[in-house]
Amino acid sequence: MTQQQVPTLDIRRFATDKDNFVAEIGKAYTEFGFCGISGHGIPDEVVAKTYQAIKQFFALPTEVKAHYHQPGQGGARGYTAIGVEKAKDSKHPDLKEFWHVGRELDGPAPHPSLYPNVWPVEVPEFKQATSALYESLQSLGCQVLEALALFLQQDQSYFADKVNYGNSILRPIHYPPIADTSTQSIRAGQHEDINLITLLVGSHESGLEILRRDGSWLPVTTIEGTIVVNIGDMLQRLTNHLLPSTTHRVVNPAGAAAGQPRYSIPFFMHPNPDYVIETLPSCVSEQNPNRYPEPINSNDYLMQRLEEIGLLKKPKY
Ligand SMILES: O=C(O)CCC(=O)C(=O)O
Ligand SMILES: [Fe+2]
Repeated sequence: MTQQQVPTLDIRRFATDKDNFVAEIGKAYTEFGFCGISGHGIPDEVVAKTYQAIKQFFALPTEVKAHYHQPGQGGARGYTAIGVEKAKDSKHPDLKEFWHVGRELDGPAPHPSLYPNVWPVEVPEFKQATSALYESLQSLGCQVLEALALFLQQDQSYFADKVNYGNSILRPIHYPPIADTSTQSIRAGQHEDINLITLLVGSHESGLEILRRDGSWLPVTTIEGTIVVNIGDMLQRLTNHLLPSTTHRVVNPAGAAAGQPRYSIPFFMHPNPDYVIETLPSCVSEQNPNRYPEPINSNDYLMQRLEEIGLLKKPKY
């Protein structure tokens, strides 16, 4: 049994101690696929206001929330109810409901998958709060990608024109108290994230665990103010698994804690929908031959993956 913990790094060192920071973040991701980021400068207030707004929304009656489900979009915007999403290959749906906030657009959508946002009129602060957090996380995500670009021997700005109209999603999640403790479902079944990187605004409740290479589950304990950033499948694919997308899950709490709800807010950072993911030559070697000789368009990849997790129905033709 390993006692190791996911490391936490202060992102301010990217400006003051660049080479060491890049080496350390690269090592954290190579080993764990996860890293805590502190010193990010996102005010507590921005996070607190979002938690307040989402708690108000999830407390609304089921039929009011259901009104914000957008049919045919694979849950891309608005509300998705409990029982819809399940981890790939799992028989049991997750015990969670969530809302998706997408990129706010100034003009016409640069790609049809960039749907307009919907906002719950019942919670007037929701739009302002979640949009502020979205912007902050997008900009923090860009900094993490700059460091990773250097680690991958690319220019620091390598990802800039690949994420500038990315279909990134802020996903406030509510895991209700566990009503039936004999349930076969867990809060979030083991899975890998689909996107480039995920920034997780710390839940105060425990439950998140990552799968170590030795097959053991390691609980991720979030230090107050730290944002947990992990690698998703798209970046794993681009880097030919040099940066691994680590399996993780959210387990049901035992005892009295089962009666407590859990809230969390992941931000899934996506590339531009027309970006083609093609293995980076710097990540291919004799020991690590290219696992993905066929490049794939990131929106096609996303659609394929949304079907697998129950968010998109397979077309009937
Ligand atoms: O709620 C959490 O802590 C993690 C959620 C998660 O892994 C996901 O939604 O992909
Ligand atoms: Fe996840």
